[in-house]
Amino acid sequence: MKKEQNILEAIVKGTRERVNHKKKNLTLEELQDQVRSFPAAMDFPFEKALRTKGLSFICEVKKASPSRGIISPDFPYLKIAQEYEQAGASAISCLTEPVYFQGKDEYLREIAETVSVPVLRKDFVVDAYMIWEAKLLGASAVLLICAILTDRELEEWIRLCHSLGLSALVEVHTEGEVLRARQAGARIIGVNNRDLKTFQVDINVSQRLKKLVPQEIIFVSESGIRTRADIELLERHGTDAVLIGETLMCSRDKKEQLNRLKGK
Ligand SMILES: O=C(O)c1ccccc1NCC(=O)[C@H](O)[C@H](O)COP(=O)(O)O
Repeated sequence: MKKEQNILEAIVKGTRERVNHKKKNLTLEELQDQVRSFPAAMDFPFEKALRTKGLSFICEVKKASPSRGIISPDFPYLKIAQEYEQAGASAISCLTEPVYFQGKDEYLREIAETVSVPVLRKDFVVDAYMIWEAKLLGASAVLLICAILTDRELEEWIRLCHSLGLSALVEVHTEGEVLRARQAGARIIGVNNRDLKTFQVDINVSQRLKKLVPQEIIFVSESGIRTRADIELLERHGTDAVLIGETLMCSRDKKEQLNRLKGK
């Protein structure tokens, strides 16, 4: 457990160092000027896509993960994103963390330019700089993880996201974090069924925490969703959207897998 706990700490530490390095090439002020220089969509397409009737599917494009190692050695990320869109994904989640997930900012930029569904920047946001960057890359939403942020950061960064027309998917794993997310003004709460410290996956965590999330907040269940039975369980408990990575990434025919999960 100690070693795994260090991975989350190491991801956060590495991300902070990377952002500080990036700021030397492009300062926050310069980044903000770039964002402000083009007309920005302010209609929250990610939120809209998740509010449609029925369960929405957020399909994840990821090359590797700490728990699984390399998932897709050749990683045709644009083809995968297009397949997801054609298969009826409501949104796409793109990992940009470069070390443990082997993600890249370019993957996000190119995917957002290629597909017409909204794209979530899935990373470990530890600095407002990363939110401005997400906007510049063409993301429609950003992941904010309660476990690595203070109450003040959560509140300020949700507000910053909304001011930029970005949705914030606020990720929680415990009762206390649901309350913090609500307090901070989250409009979308995602329960990560994976404990980021132990990597244990249990979709009953979503079922348990859903009771604490009021109807008007969009409820997303993330991680470890593998079967039609998982989907049916989550639907019975009022889930609005599911975020699925590995199950789709490991399927040769992603459309067939998504249809199976949808019960088609
Ligand atoms: O997936 C991991 O090993 C992991 C480890 C530490 C922090 C985050 C991690 N994953 C990020 C995610 O939350 C998932 O990519 C996402 O929810 C999809 O999960 P899955 O469907 O199980 O691939």
